[in-house]
Amino acid sequence: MPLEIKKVGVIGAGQMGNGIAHVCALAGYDVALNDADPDRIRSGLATINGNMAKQVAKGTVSETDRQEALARIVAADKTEDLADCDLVIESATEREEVKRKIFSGLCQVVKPETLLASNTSSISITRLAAATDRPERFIGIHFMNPVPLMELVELVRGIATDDETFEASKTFVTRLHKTYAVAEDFPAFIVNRILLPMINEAIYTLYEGVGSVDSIDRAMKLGANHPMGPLQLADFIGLDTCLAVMQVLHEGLADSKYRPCPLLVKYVEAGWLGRKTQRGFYDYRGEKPVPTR
Ligand SMILES: CC(=O)CC(=O)SCCNC(=O)CCNC(=O)[C@H](O)C(C)(C)COP(=O)(O)OP(=O)(O)OC[C@H]1O[C@@H](n2cnc3c(N)ncnc32)[C@H](O)[C@@H]1OP(=O)(O)O
Ligand SMILES: NC(=O)C1=CN([C@@H]2O[C@H](COP(=O)(O)OP(=O)(O)OC[C@H]3O[C@@H](n4cnc5c(N)ncnc54)[C@H](OP(=O)(O)O)[C@@H]3O)[C@@H](O)[C@H]2O)C=CC1
Repeated sequence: MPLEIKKVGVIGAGQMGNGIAHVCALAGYDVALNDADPDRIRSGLATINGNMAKQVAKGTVSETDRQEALARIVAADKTEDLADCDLVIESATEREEVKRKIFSGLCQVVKPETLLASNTSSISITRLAAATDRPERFIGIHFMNPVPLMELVELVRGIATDDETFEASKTFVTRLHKTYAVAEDFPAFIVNRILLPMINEAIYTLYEGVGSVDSIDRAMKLGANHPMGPLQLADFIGLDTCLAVMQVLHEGLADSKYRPCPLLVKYVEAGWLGRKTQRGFYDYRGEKPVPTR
């Protein structure tokens, strides 16, 4: 019998985790939101509340739907609080050892039939699956940022992912009113294999003095019709995540064309991770973002 998903656990209440919880709750799923830091869960819930209020103000979500969706989300302070979930989506920091540890702990508490998924931007689904007791019930469900607004989800099967898990994931994504694209399990899948080298190249363009932050973003917005400039987008994604994806591409494909720009490394070493730390290629601490170079 195909598995029916009623309750979804989300691990990591950062910008992606809160977006995933948001769209799941609006689609009628019960949601348990977990993070290593309970304060993050509270701030994630506050962000969801605010983002749903924006949708109500725009008329894309009714106030009743917002109230009902908010009531479906509970804070899961401990991993044990995810025990009754039918699907758990991990969306913690983009570091393989962090994710492996989360999955091995999670397997101790969830039901044998629970599906496990990762929202990783780049890391091998097959390798993450191998850290669990159920590689056949493990899959990559890769949402795009900002989750409530972006239509695409990449579905990535590991070598062992079975058909039932794949079909249940397709049904799940469709119920979220999103469209999926299937990607093979190679470093950074499809979107980030193409997008992140473009962002890294924009950072090289800055590093080599070809243009300023302002010129590079303006050039790509007005010259290539991108909704955000590549440096603005890098800040939006998070520079730690951008660097982690480039490292996975560089190591996984062993090709120097993926080497992370030293300027990206420097920003991450400074803790200037973009919007989430208020500083990256732009400084967000004032009224308007100001370029930092
Ligand atoms: C790294 C990975 O692994 C994969 C990735 O995700 S890569 C990143 C992929 N994402 C992108 O490339 C995004 C590129 N940017 C865009 O497409 C657009 O700039 C955007 C969709 C983010 C915003 O579009 P925009 O036209 O500039 O509209 P903007 O005015 O900023 O926002 C549209 C509305 O949505 C609202 N909104 C923004 N974020 C929201 C959220 N998380 N939830 C709900 N509403 C939101 C805004 O408040 C705004 O509402 P109002 O019109 O009432 O002000
Ligand atoms: N940013 C983006 O545009 C996209 C990101 N992704 C992927 O989504 C995932 C999350 O990214 P994003 O939301 O941007 O990152 P954030 O930094 O916003 O959030 C990550 C969250 O995970 C928490 N966390 C870290 N370790 C653990 C743990 N052991 N258990 C539970 N929670 C933990 C972090 O807490 P703390 O800060 O306290 O460490 C933080 O709250 C990554 O895999 C990323 O690659 C996918 C698509 C798009």
